Amino acid sequence: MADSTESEMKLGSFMSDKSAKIFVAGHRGLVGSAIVRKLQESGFTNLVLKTHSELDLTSQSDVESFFATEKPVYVILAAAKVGGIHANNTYPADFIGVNLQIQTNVIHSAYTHGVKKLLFLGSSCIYPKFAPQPIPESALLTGPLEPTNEWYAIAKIAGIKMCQAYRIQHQWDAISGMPTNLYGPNDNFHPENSHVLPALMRRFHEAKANDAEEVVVWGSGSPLREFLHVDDLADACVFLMDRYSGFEHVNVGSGVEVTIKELAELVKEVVGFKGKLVWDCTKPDGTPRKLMDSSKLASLGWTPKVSVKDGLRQTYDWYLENVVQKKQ
Ligand SMILES: NC(=O)C1=CN([C@@H]2O[C@H](COP(=O)(O)OP(=O)(O)OC[C@H]3O[C@@H](n4cnc5c(N)ncnc54)[C@H](OP(=O)(O)O)[C@@H]3O)[C@@H](O)[C@H]2O)C=CC1
Ligand SMILES: C[C@H]1O[C@H](OP(=O)(O)OP(=O)(O)OC[C@H]2O[C@@H](n3cnc4c(=O)[nH]c(N)nc43)[C@H](O)[C@@H]2O)[C@@H](O)[C@@H](O)C1=O
Repeated sequence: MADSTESEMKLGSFMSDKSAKIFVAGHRGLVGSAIVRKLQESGFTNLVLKTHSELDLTSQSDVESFFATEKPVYVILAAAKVGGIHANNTYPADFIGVNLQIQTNVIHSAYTHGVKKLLFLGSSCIYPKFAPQPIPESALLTGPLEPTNEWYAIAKIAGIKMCQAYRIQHQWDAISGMPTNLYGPNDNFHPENSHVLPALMRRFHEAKANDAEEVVVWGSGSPLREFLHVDDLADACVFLMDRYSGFEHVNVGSGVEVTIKELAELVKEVVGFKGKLVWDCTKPDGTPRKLMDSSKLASLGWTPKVSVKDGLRQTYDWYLENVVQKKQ
């Protein structure tokens, strides 16, 4: 059953029609903005983009009338309630509720209104806390989740399953990509609710600007995380839209992992902070390790290009130009 519709889907057709109407949901976020840049660079000319205030994707009736009016041909779903370990742990109702609403509304209306293909984005947190490393796609639903983000993970697992169910019942081409931890331009630099990389970049920058002697970093520093630059993810998303029509979700990682302590040292160096690090062990570590096995994507012919060092420098330059200078 699993891949029965795969052969019926026409691979390569996405890149061949640059005037097809594409709805990129969440186009002002980290991922959505990178996907828009990639599509524009690739020559796509007919993107439909709606801000959150123009179209609230949690509203079933608004999403339904949007699809009835616009009738996009392709959909890339990069709108979601997203945040780091603290936000996930503090607002579980939002992380499960908002994400279930957005994805259910968009997936169902996209199918109903004749969208040809949809890409749903999940996250590496869908896998069990103690999954085998590197984590293959087959580890899904084989063990208990990491408690700090299980609500978000359950919503993302439901999204994967919804795409699979519509494929089985309606032979509809809905695919899912599972990115690892991402970073890059347009990230969220909120001091508490963001992910570790933008949080540390901002904290080191502010400490340097204020001549502070130390910076507090959460947890023990021992967890391992895999980081992928968002431009690589955007490239992978376009690749999957064009080259993949399978039942199973696809991991999208860099294969490069560092401990949080190593990451903190790297960000400290890029920012140029000279003080010391202090570890706040009252904060959760989260999952100990989540390196994904991205060999399936590699076997399809895709590999990442941006090194962590280059990516960090580029992101810090972006932060200086677009966040720090705009505040002054
Ligand atoms: N960042 C990461 O490290 C990772 C992200 N991902 C996945 O990638 C996808 C995008 O994440 P990312 O770009 O980081 O998130 P961001 O928070 O940067 O962007 C999310 C976007 O969704 C929009 N959005 C949220 N709620 C609604 C709504 N109700 N109606 C309309 N738009 C809405 C936001 O608009 P507004 O800001 O105006 O609310 C924003 O533009 C998500 O599915 C996430 O799970 C997966 C793995 C890692
Ligand atoms: C992408 C992924 O992101 C989330 O999972 P996570 O990988 O645990 O995310 P994180 O980036 O917030 O933390 C990574 C590690 O870093 C440590 N850490 C140190 N100092 C700071 C700090 O200042 N902020 C944050 N956020 N973390 C810090 C922190 O204690 C942890 O050990 C999911 O909830 C879910 O959203 C998801 O799918």
